Amino acid sequence: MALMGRVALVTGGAQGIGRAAVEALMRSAAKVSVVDVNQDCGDACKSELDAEFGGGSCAFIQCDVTDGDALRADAFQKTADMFGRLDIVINNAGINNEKNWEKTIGVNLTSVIKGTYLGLEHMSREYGKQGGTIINVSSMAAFMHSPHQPVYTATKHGVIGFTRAMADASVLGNYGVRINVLCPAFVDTPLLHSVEEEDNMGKFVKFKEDFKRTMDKFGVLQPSLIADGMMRLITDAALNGAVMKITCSKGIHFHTYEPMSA
Ligand SMILES: NC(=O)C1=CN([C@@H]2O[C@H](COP(=O)(O)OP(=O)(O)OC[C@H]3O[C@@H](n4cnc5c(N)ncnc54)[C@H](O)[C@@H]3O)[C@@H](O)[C@H]2O)C=CC1
Ligand SMILES: CCCCCC(=O)/C=C/[C@H]1C=CC(=O)[C@@H]1CCCCCCC(=O)O
Repeated sequence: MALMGRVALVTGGAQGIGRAAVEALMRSAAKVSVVDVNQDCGDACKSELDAEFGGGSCAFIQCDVTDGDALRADAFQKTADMFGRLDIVINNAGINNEKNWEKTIGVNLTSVIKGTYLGLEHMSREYGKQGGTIINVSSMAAFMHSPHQPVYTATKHGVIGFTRAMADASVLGNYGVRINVLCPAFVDTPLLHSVEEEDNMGKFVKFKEDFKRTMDKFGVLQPSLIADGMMRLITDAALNGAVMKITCSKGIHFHTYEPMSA
C-alpha cells in the first residue's frame, strides 16, 4: 500500500516492460494512466486490469508520444484532471527501427525529453506543484553499443545524458522531483522480435544471427524484474540522477561515474 493516493503516468504501458510497471504500481495501490499508441492493446490491457484490480484505478489514453500537443493535452492534462494530481511519470515508450531511424529518435529521445518537461510542469515546485518522481527508460545498449542498432544505441545514450543533466537541474532549481534512468539488458517482450524484420532493422537485418548470439550469451530478463527496479527508483527517496542497470549476471545494480574534477 506504499503508493496509496499517488497517481502515475506510464507511456508505452499497454504491453511489455510498461505493462509490468503498471501492474506493480497498481499492486502498490497507485492509480495509473496507461498511455499508448496501440488502441487494441490498450483496450485489452484496461479490461484485464479492471478485472484484476477493480474499475476506477486505471485509465487507458490512446496517444502517440511523438505528437507533442496530444501528449500535453490528452495524456498529461487528462490524467491530472481525471485523478486530481500527478506524482510519478515513467517515460518508457520505445521502438527499435533502424529503417525509419528518424522515428526512432522521435519516440526514444525527443518524446522522453517532452515527457520529462511535461512531468515537471505537473509536479515541480517551480510550477507550484507538490514534487514527484520521473523514470526515463534507456537500455544496456547505452553501455555496450549494439552494431545491429546504431540509432537505437544513440537514442539510449541520449536518454542517459539528458536524465543526469535534468537530475542535477532539479537539485539546483529545487524542483522537488527525483529523475532517474533505467537501463535493462535484453527483456522478453514483443520488442525483441523486431530484430527479425527488415522493416525494423533495414540493412542491419543481415546481422540478426549475431544479435541472437549476443542474446543467448547474455540471457533474457523477465519484465517483472524491470518493474521491481522501477519500484525501487520510485520508492527510494535517496535516488536522484541514478543510472540503474539490470542484467542477468548482476541483477539490479547501479552504474558509477568518476567524480568530476577540475
Ligand atoms: N525489450 C528489451 O529487450 C529492452 C527494452 N528496452 C526499452 O524498454 C522500453 C519498453 O520496451 P518493451 O516493453 O520491450 O517494448 P514493447 O514493444 O513490448 O512495448 C512498447 C510499448 O510502447 C508502445 N509505443 C510504441 N511507440 C509508441 C508511441 N509513439 N507512442 C505511444 N506508445 C508507443 C507500444 O505500442 C507498446 O505498447 C523501450 O524504451 C525499450 O527501448 C530497453 C532495453 C531492453
Ligand atoms: C530490440 C531492443 C533490444 C535492446 C536490448 C539491449 O539492451 C541491447 C543491448 C546490447 C547491445 C550490445 C550488447 O552486447 C548488449 C547486450 C547487453 C547485455 C549486457 C549484459 C552484461 C552482463 O550481464 O553483465
